[in-house]
Amino acid sequence: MITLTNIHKTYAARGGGAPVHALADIDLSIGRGEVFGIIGRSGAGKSTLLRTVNLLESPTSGSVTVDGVEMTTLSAAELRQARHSIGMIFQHFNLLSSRTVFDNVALPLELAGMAKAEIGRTVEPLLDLVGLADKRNRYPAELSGGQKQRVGIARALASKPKVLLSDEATSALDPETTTQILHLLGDINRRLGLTIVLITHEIAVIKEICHKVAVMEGGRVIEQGPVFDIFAHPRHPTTRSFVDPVINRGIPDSLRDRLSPRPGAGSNPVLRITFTGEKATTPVISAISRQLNLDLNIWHGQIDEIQGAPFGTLVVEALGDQAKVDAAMALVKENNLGVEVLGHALPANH
Ligand SMILES: Nc1ncnc2c1ncn2[C@@H]1O[C@H](COP(=O)(O)OP(=O)(O)OP(=O)(O)O)[C@@H](O)[C@H]1O
Repeated sequence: MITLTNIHKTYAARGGGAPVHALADIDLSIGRGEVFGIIGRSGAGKSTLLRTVNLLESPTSGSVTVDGVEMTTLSAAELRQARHSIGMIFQHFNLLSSRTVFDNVALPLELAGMAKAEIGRTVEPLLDLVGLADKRNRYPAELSGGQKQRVGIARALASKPKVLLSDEATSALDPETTTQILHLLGDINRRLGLTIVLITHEIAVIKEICHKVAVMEGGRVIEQGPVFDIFAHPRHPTTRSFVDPVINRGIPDSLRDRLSPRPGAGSNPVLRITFTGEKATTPVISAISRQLNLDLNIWHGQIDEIQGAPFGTLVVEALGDQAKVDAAMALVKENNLGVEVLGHALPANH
């Protein structure tokens, strides 16, 4: 649905400063009907990237296609037309304070010259969809943040877009309202088959509704893939720092002291086994113990859920010789589970 190829964006130098290389070497492919999240810290280039999709920012070089249309070569009139199929919602809602809820949602349709009766027929079901039918004659100042964002969503959907861009749409909302808005977006994605691209600095948002995620740093995409894979096996340290607070892959501090990066006298290897999908419930641990006669001392375990699929980690100390430990790791891998040596457990009184 959306393909970004080799995108670079450099903002010209301002006030004697150096030019800012906001985006470099970006390649992304977003499938139809996907909820695609872009996460990164402040200044990573998220907004710039999102705004290249509808050409609110034109890339310095590279190609942007949306639904088969190359956006970078369109004339101004063609671009206006193409943008009808790309809705956008914003952190601060961007509503007109002098217009009612109904009239805010109707605005893009009025601008497109739609007849009044047809505007009514389009707007009313949208107000139902976002749960604001009873607020149709209220003004933005009379609404909560969550309600304002619902108006923003209805307005973005008014021109029946194929793509919805969400620029930190929940950042100004409290956690409970954030969850409600994310559920609404997820519902709209499923019901309307709408492709959603959202940017956020909150990993919980990605975990809640995204199918795929790209992690940005310094204007580059440092890691991307299905949310489940990235959460289960984050490779880049920045990705780990996002994922670790919501997926507890670590080990308790009390045991960390016993962990050494190198083997020592009387030490045992400590393994982290990751269980994903339906394998999360497979009794692999007992199979290892039985088949290899290897005792595993469980340090820490956790089962979480990502995108409805179970994901578990188990940190174990293997109480056996290296040959048995190697055999255990091979057996774990044969079962398509992840395994890595975290370190070596020194005897408790080292
Ligand atoms: N119009 C502009 N002119 C010059 N530099 C800009 C402009 N817009 C953004 N930048 C710079 O480009 C870089 C990326 O900015 P961008 O807003 O895309 O990051 P972001 O990840 O969305 O950050 P935030 O989460 O704070 O919104 C930053 O260094 C920013 O200062």
